[in-house]
Amino acid sequence: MTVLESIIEGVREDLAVRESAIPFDEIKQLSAAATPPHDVLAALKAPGVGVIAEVKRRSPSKGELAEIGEPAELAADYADAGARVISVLTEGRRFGGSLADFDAVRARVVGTPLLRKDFIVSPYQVHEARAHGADMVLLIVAALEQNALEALLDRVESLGMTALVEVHTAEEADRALEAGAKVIGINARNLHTLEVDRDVFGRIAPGLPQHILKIAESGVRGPSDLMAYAGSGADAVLVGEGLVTSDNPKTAVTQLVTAGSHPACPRPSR
Ligand SMILES: O=P(O)(O)OC[C@@H](O)[C@@H](O)c1c[nH]c2ccccc12
Repeated sequence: MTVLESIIEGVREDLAVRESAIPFDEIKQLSAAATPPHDVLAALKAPGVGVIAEVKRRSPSKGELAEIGEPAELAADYADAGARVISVLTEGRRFGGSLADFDAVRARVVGTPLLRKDFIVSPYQVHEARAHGADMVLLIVAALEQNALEALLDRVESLGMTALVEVHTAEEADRALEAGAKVIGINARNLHTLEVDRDVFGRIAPGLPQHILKIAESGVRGPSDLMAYAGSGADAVLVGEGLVTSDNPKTAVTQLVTAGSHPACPRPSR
């Protein structure tokens, strides 16, 4: 079993527990009653290369990354520093996240879109994300059959949210396009082996249509990595570890945002 498969096995077990507490019809109603989602596409299309800042407690490759006492405080710092979107990991077993973390962040950060970062395999999780106030949901192509990917993408959009469709290979990028993705995240990390290859973005992004928003995920250590991704056509970078392990996450975001809005920073014209 690969890392991805074993994570998904745990995700399904935890999901079954939540589904027995709150049945599908109920979560569906809660999702319909939630505050309407932010316009994530508009946020990502603003000038400059954007920063998606992640609340990430641990990772399967490195274990504990940071002691995050108050995820809401960290997220408020991210928002103040100009993050376009804030990503909150809600997977518990490997990433130490939770919907409670997500709720805490949502209660504190109202003006910035939130991404629910999890291993979404069921429509239930999409409604759950919306019920908790998510604006964006991660869909990992490697974790989904094509028909499931398409059905989940439609559901995300029918609830007014935006899907971040994650790929790691050109074949997965083709599947994302085929499914109708508008925002494609190219993850430098292979979820089967956990290895990071920062060149993956530069190999895949140039082959994507211009109108697709392209997010470079993982392995961003600072402004020079952002600049390199920008040079290969990134509209935004998604950063976790580099922020939570920094002495001052707020300053770290500010430095990335500043680099992404510098006139010398290459950025796609659309
Ligand atoms: O911590 P990093 O290397 O900056 O990476 C952030 C983000 O890309 C990473 O957390 C991630 C990308 N895709 C995922 C899918 C599930 C869980 C986590 C992820």
